[in-house]
Amino acid sequence: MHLIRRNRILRASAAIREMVAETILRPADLIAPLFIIEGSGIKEEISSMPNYYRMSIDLTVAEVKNLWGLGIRSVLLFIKCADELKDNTGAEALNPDGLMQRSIKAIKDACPGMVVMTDVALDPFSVYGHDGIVNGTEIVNDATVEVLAKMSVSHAQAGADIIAPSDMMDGRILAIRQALEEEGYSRTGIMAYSAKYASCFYGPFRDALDSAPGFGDKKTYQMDHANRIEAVKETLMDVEEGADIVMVKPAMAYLDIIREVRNTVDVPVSAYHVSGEYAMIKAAVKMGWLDENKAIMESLTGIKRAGAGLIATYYAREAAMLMNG
Ligand SMILES: NCC(=O)CCC(=O)O
Ligand SMILES: [Mg+2]
Repeated sequence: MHLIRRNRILRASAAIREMVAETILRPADLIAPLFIIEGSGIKEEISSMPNYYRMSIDLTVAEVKNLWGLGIRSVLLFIKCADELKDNTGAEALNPDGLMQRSIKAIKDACPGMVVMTDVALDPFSVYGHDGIVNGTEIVNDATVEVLAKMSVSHAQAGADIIAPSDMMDGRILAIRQALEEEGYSRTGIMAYSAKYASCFYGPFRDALDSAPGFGDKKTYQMDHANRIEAVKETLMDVEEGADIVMVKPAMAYLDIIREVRNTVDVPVSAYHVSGEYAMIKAAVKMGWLDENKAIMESLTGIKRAGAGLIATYYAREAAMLMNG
């Protein structure tokens, strides 16, 4: 053999591999989703998400400080709404003293530097478990968008830094941007779930918030997993409407979409490594089939390599600890 190009030279030692690594994951790349419940001193493990918890505000605040210390710079808040407060209008979502609004205030008071992102969608507040107002079997678009805009203003009032609409209604980014401007929240950003697919991988999340759809599925508003070009259309429209960050969700079955979107838009791209992706790793680890730490780093680095500069993941804390050594 007379080889003149020997690729293995750059893989020969840990030092040289570190020197030529193309993708470096940082704690600040990670967004930590948090599930918040009423009460104090409460920490409940989610059955389909081992070692992930719903926590009351006080314990959530302690966790936020811990995440900050690990170098994580953003959290994404979800609340579990009591059944008796659910309706078909999202009234509780607008309550200035609601669990979400109190959580935002408590976190910003305790850890002002942390970028607080808030979920905006009606499913946790809906008697039907749908992301919008229901009429018969229809999820009504425009009336839902009006509520989402009010909900966004309410989160901004409580101190949220970035509103994260996860509902997939048409036109909601423009409506939210306009509502924020009208109310004087010109510094509040929007992270749009732009290409959110109707996915089986959200199953464990719905256990976490008890928000599974009561009838039908979410295929009339979330995207069909067969589609790629449509993701480009959705993300470009959200950028035109005022999205500061766009998102592809889920992540690992959609790496091609992340790359496509990264090559298309001129804003930061995030990806959501969702509950089912977390649960798959956890289940294989429990069986003794995968090394958890290696699976975490390979998964998250792959998502970043695909083009996501920001990754929402239930492994944020573990990954940051691994990165910090
Ligand atoms: N808006 C949040 C979801 O729809 C699900 C997230 C997950 O499965 O982790
Ligand atoms: Mg859209």
